Amino acid sequence: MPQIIMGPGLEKIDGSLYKATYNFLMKLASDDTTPGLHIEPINNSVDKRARTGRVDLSNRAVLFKLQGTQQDASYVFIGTFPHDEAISIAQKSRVRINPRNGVAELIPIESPPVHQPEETHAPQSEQRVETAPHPAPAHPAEPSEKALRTREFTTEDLTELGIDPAFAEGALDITGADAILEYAATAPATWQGNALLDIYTGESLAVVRDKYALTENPTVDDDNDDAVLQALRHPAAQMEFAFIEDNDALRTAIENPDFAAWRIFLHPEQRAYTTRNYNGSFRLTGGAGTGKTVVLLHRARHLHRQNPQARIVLTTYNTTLAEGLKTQLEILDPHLPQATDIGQPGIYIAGVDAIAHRIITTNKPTLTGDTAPGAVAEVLGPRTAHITTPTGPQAWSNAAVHSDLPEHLRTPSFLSAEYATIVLPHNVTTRTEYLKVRRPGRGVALNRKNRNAVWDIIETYRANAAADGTADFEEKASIAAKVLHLRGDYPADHVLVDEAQDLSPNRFTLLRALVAEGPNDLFLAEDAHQRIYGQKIVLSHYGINIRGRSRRLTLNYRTTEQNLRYALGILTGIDYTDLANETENTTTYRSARRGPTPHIIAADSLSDEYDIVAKLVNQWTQEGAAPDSIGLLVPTRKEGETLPRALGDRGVTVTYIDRDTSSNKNTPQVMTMHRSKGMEFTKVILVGVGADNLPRQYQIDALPEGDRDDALQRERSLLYVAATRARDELIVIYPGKPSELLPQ
Ligand SMILES: Nc1ncnc2c1ncn2[C@@H]1O[C@H](COP(=O)(O)OP(=O)(O)OP(=O)(O)O)[C@@H](O)[C@H]1O
Repeated sequence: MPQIIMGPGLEKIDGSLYKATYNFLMKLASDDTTPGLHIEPINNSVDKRARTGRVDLSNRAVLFKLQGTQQDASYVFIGTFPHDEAISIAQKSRVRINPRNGVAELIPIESPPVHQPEETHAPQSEQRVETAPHPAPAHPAEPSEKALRTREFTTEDLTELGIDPAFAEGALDITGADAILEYAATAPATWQGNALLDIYTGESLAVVRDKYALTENPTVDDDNDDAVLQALRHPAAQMEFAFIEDNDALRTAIENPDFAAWRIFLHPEQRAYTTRNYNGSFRLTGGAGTGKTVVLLHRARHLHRQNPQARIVLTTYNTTLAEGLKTQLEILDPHLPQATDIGQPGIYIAGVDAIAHRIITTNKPTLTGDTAPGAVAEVLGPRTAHITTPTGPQAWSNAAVHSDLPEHLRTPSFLSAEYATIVLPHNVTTRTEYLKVRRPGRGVALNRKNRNAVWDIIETYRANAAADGTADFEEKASIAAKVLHLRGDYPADHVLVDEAQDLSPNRFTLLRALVAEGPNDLFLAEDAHQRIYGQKIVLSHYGINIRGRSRRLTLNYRTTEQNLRYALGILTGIDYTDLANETENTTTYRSARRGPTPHIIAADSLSDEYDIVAKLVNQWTQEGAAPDSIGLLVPTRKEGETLPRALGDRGVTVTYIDRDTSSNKNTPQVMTMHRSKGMEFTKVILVGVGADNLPRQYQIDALPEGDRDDALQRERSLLYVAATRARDELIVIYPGKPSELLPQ
């Protein structure tokens, strides 16, 4: 059957032509000799492969036919246009192989007329005489940014990579993020615009060559269809050409090109991390919105296709996020089998705690042990194996009631962190062991007396839980890992993890226990800047070795450059360390989209704040924004519950989303900043970001001195997470004084 290859410019198809275009391509994909398709060559075309096809009475598809040595032809589809325009485009376009790097590109032989500023004197292109020079848009420069020429880049530097000479020359004198973005959007090929932005943001030429897998001295045979087909599969070409696999993919690609883009047009780096084999565990870092989740989904599918019997686990911090992964995997490929239980072939998706629960409830005999102690006793010391009921939220306070531990250490947050990061990971079950255990990474030192007092509390905590037949989530993760260890088998072949920065040591111990050490065992996606739960940890302490197998994504697909800069401002000047204990930096983070500058609004009072929010939401919906594409994010649950009432009084209906309410598709969504993790909205208002609300000082003050800096950093990260949920428009509003965490 003929192969359809989607080309660049799909978003330009007129919505009224989606259906006819889809029908046309579906017929073409099943049989290109079907009567009525009218696949015709074009007179006077620069590329003899150019064709048009009949979409309806007055509109034609523009195609390039590549026959090669295959039995069936491949068709590169460029778009649907009114008859005469289609003929003209087909006459003046060419699919060729870039002679410098082997990447297939669609070349317009005559660019549309462009305004040329007087000072731009782009030389004639050597390689591609047909391309018109690109003008540098006149935008005010940002003083901190320097033009490439000032940084001693030459046209030759760029053309050696394969960038079009005229486009390269036009780029050298541009200054300012806005101007370079606008210019990059005019690139003759998607990869060229992106590579230019990378270079402008500070990546070296060598890194860019590597990122886009640009071949040096490729063998180029433009006339050979097989060679062109191969060049269309080059990772850089696949940023704008997609080989369509089935009718579902065809339909979404046409009807919803923006929505479908992540399914079919991967960045070459994303593609590499999707398909590459690794000798052991691998870690992918990257800022919010760089497509880490997208890579995990594609990789899960790739691993499944390589071996349909493989037991693949795709997991994340909690059930809400796991549900999101399930939905997205189904969008990526509705035919992929989602396994219903861990240990079965296919892709099993669940939160880490749900996985622990599942292992515990399906391995009851291993919990108690037969002749030797069972998993529960190994982790908690001798006790009953009734552990499925969760321990209540007051348990630490209750256990500490009679303790003489100093008050600042007698807090649930200190005690639970000590338990989760020291006691459980080291399998401590006796006082003697606890008095000897090392406590690296804990902010608060403990003398012997206090250690003894902490252990007294832990003993009481454990005794109470044993009496009640309960266990907490940390204990369950640890016990589930022990169950697997005692059974001596591994229920997974590959484990893919999202939001890894938020996982605790015990959860990593469980993940390590799911899969044997070996090729492609663990694949972790993390962003240290988005750690909003738990403590800083170092992976190597939990048997996960990623040395030399760690890479970073830097291109933000979600948010505009303006929003990104604002969000990064929240992190400025603060040091973050990642799971490899290395400093995370943001210097080469960038976005390829532009939009309005975030708007920061100081309201006079709470009531004024609600008035403004109501007005904004009204205005957006009247302008046609889909109600559920608007997110109102608040620092606390209490504010989340209050906001719908306050806005309701002002005639605006919104829904507060939490664990118990599923999202209402017809209203704007209110949720806590914590809940917004992993989500995105077209328009976002951060509501109530005042000095009294963020950071949540009452929580920080309740901690021992040594833990406060980290808690403040998590509050900062929370604001960063919230600000990076906005695709297009970001508003920040507060009553009275602004939060100290907002960028100055
Ligand atoms: N290659 C791509 N083409 C188009 N859109 C993409 C691409 N990759 C990612 N996106 C889009 O960018 C957005 C962010 O992607 P994703 O959620 O995977 O990022 P992330 O790094 O996991 O973000 P976060 O850390 O904030 O959760 C999504 O809307 C996704 O569809």
